[in-house]
Amino acid sequence: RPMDLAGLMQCNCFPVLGSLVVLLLVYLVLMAQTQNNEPPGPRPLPVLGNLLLLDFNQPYKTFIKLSKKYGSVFTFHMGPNKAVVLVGYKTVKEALVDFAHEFGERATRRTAKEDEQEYGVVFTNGETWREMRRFALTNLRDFGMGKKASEDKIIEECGHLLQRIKSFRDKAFDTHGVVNAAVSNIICSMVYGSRFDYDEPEFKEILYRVCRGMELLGTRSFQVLQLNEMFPSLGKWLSRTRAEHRNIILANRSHYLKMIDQLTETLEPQVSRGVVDAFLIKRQQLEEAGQKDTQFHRKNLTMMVSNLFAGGTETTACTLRWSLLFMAKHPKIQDQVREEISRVIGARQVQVEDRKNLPFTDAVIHETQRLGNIFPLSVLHRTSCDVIFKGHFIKKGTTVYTVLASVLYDENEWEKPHSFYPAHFLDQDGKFVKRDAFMPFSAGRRACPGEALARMELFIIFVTLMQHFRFTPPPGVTEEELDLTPQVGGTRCPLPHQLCATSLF
Ligand code: HEM
Repeated sequence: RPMDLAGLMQCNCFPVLGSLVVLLLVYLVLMAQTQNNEPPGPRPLPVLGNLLLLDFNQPYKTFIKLSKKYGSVFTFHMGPNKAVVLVGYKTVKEALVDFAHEFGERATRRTAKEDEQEYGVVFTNGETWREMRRFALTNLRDFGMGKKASEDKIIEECGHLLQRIKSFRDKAFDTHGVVNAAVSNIICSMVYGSRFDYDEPEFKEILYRVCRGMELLGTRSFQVLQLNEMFPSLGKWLSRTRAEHRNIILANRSHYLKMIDQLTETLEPQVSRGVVDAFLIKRQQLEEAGQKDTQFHRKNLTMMVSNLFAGGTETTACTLRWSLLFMAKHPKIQDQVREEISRVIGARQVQVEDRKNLPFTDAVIHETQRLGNIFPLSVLHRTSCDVIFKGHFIKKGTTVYTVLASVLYDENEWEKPHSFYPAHFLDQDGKFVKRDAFMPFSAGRRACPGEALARMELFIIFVTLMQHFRFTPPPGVTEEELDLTPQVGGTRCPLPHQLCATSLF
């Protein structure tokens, strides 16, 4: 029966109709925005955008699939937020290197602002980022990155790691705790100038929190966090996950502040023990020179420590755990690695210089990083200005996904993209060959500043472990049964698993 306006309002249909009109308007605005030669992409739904297409557990897989239909540059609507996705070696490299300035900004989360994370290196842009990145690079170098000093620190930590693994007496153990502690200690000794005992409760707690924080960035909970990001008004329904994430950030911050305070109290400007001391000394110098309004303040220092700690722990540890899992899964390759090591260096302490004489081992480490693919979506970028890229118009401030997984698994670049195949990095004579599409550390102005350190750690720790132990599946599990399914998280780590390390001496 026809209804007049008064009737409509009385029957409570008005709010529903109003919402539908708003949704329709949002939809029309979204559609209008995809004109103007912007990258093509799947048609977005009102409000939800393209979320229904997304494999939340492994979004990079959705992106690679969509690129087959829409090309290597396409638009994807994360709910109401429009993003551009870059897929494949050639496109990602061109954007990061040839358009380094245009694609060089960091997209930050709304919650990052709320949590005061927009300091330090990872989540900053402009002057803060430039100063802090320069400082991080110089100081990681000064405290040993790429130099003998860090080699010594890594070797020292290897000694503790060997002892701990030996204490398991060939019994199955979870690789996570020990490997993370060892890698984290290397960062601690560079940042604070000292290491922790593996059993120290505070150290265990911070390691747990860094790991849990990463986990939250990928599990169902993060999907909740993402939704919170896209639809802030849902906040009150999503508060539990958000609260856990925030508590982790706050607890870590108070640990970093405590360490910073201890170092400040015992600071001797002539003897710099690590990155924190270098920061404090620089701040003192600037203050003495009358410069007050500088980037060398407490918030930047705390986030710098947090960035180096989180950036330097999960990533390298997760790669090392993949390497041990791949060795247990492929015992013949493990034998070949050990044969090369024992032929070339025997039982003596390995050094970075040995890398050039161990091409097969080097190829295995590279292949681990390629197939392990620990940062499938890298860290989010953002355009710094309007840009025409590969004939498409991309607006200033657009979030950009540089899908590193699509580079490391690019079917045009790799002979066997989805298998563990060290020959990707060897020529016919068994010599090591570099591959352009090997980009686990990304490229361009935002490329990982910890690359040299990470590569040194991976090499020395992996070779040392191969010299001392044979890694096998736990009793009752065959090599075929070893599960290579990744854990869902901010980094793509193996699922929790156990291995046996049989002592060779
Ligand atoms: C296997 C180990 C590692 C891998 C695969 C890795 C990978 C990456 C990737 C993909 C990015 C994002 C690059 C981009 O946005 O384009 C990044 C950024 C970063 N990494 Fe690493 N990383 C590793 C180890 C480390 C280590 C050991 C440190 C510190 C000591 C570190 C510190 C950082 C920092 C501070 C950034 C932010 C750079 C910026 O925004 O300018 N990473 N890393």
